[in-house]
Amino acid sequence: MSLSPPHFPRITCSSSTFFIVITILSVTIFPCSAKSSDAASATHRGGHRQMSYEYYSKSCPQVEQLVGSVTGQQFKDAPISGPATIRLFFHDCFVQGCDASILIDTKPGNKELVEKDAFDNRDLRLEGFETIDKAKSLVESKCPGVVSCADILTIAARDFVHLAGGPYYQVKKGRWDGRISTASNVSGNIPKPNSTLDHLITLFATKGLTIEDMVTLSGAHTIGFAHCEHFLGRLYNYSGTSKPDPYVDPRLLKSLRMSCPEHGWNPDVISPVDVTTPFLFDHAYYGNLEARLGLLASDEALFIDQRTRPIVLELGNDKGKFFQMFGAAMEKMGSIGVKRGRKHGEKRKVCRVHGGV
Ligand code: HEM
Ligand SMILES: [Ca+2]
Ligand SMILES: [Ca+2]
Repeated sequence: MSLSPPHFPRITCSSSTFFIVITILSVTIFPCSAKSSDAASATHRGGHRQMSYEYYSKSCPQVEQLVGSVTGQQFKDAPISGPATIRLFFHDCFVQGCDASILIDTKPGNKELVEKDAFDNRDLRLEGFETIDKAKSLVESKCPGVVSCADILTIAARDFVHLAGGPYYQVKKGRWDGRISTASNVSGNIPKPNSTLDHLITLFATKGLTIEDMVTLSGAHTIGFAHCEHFLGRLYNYSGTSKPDPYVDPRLLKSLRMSCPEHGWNPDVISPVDVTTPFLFDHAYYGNLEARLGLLASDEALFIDQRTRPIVLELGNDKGKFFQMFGAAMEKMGSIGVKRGRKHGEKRKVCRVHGGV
């Protein structure tokens, strides 16, 4: 693989926030984009039913087409909505289950912070939230009070996986939205890029996910971007050694150090997590790990550790297998802590605000 030297595109936007995207293989400039700082009482037929593929077949048979029209348009207008929404789905499911708790806005005048305000959610992009707002409002206009935000998020994440070139898998529906969203519930539930593999394995296990699921789901890092702060330690002072992480390819190290200088790095600079094909949902992510081209320590750790290396090698060699396993793992993640029925949940009118059914 040939790596060209990095360039330093800089764009100034009319808005105060801007992104610089630097890949080591090509230079991509992102259009200006804001950074995230972040039902009616129609009786749902069979409100307590188990989740199923046909859940809305009578109450809103066109729900997937409706969401699909929004995700398709978003993908054209702002492709970053793809990784943004997939990550949003993950961060939702890992805190209080897949119940759209991540979508709730703080009430004006209310001091208590909601999930999206938590430190570990600071990098969730606005585009993910906006996609769900648009999809929900279209769905509400056709099937008022029927479809949960949690189901819309699940469908949208699947759509974006497929739109970016990944597998199309069916999703079960029937989640209700959560009645609770507090920042204090987030801590400890969202993995960190410098978490040890032991910690990651334990955390995923508490969500009912196996080591295989974890490695497979990490394959979502085949698209999307990360800010310098998440990998800076690897570039200059790995585990307090004052040296770079030996598991960073020297060419990648050089490139990343230029994008993210040790002192005075720009908090808006982002780098692709999959350094080879950041816009394509493929299995290149796993091959990169083998070549020491993983961006986050938590990515590279999957190759370094003997418990996960065989899975990385297998998925890196077999795109079909990765696609099949990814769909299955997303379904599994999508059933974490699901709430059913109005005793435990709600169907919101607007995904950012509690209340509805
Ligand atoms: C295994 C533990 C994981 C860790 C430690 C981790 C950590 C991170 C970090 C630090 C970022 C960069 C955020 C930023 O700087 O803006 C990121 C991005 C991303 N993560 Fe993960 N992640 C993990 C698992 C997952 C899973 C399971 C999924 C989904 C199935 C996922 C989907 C994504 C996506 C799509 C992005 C790109 C977001 C964007 O470009 O806006 N991650 N992750
Ligand atoms: Ca949640
Ligand atoms: Ca890729």
